Amino acid sequence: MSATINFDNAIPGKVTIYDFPPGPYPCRVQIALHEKKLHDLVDFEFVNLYKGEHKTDEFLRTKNYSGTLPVMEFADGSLLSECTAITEYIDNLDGNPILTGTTPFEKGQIHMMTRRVEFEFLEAISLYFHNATPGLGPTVEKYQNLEWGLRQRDRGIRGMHFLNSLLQKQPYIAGDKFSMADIACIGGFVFLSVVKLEPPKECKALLEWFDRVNERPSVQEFFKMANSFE
Ligand SMILES: N[C@@H](CCC(=O)N[C@@H](CS(=O)(=O)O)C(=O)NCC(=O)O)C(=O)O
Repeated sequence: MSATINFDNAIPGKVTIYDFPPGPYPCRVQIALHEKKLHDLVDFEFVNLYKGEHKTDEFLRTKNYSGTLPVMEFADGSLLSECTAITEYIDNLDGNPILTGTTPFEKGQIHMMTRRVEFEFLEAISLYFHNATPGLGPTVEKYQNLEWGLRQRDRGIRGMHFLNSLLQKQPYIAGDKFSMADIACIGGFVFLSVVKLEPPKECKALLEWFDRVNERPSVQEFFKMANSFE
């Protein structure tokens, strides 16, 4: 299917996302695309993380020096990686809905909370996965540090308690509206299921938040795909 995104301020033409569809970070871009009704306009190219296809010299040289997914490639060969950057690009394509803020302060607040979710939760669980579990397997996980991984797991649990305390006072991660910060936090929950770690039962506000965001069609579309992914 030749997919194009023809928006005035976009780079027109075929857009391809190199992806591991059910993955915790890819879920952020998948959900953002569904929110913006752009998901069907993008082609996805599967990259098998467990075979190390994201770490080949070719991929590192031509797609993403950092060797991570997702990567967005445009018709002219331009590339975007880093979920925060890709979802910001997607959000700027049109004004409905705005997920990265409408005022300078709101934009700063959502960016801050997206980074905080990454540092204190999503990235912490990712480092636990790669260091203190078999991760992507011995051919990919060239270096592991068990103690560091376990520390990161504990950091992620502390992060969930922090987010829970926030959500006792506000309905969403960055305030009173659903935003990219919530989508990043959904990525953290996806990683929890990958590492088979339960969110703390006492984090009732966080668990209620997860139920709330799961009511969104964009989130249901992601989990429908992820749960049937072979
Ligand atoms: N900072 C990057 C991290 C992306 C990332 O870690 N992606 C995972 C994909 S997934 O595990 O979420 O599906 C990856 O490429 N992991 C491969 C690796 O770390 O070797 C971003 O925000 O995009």
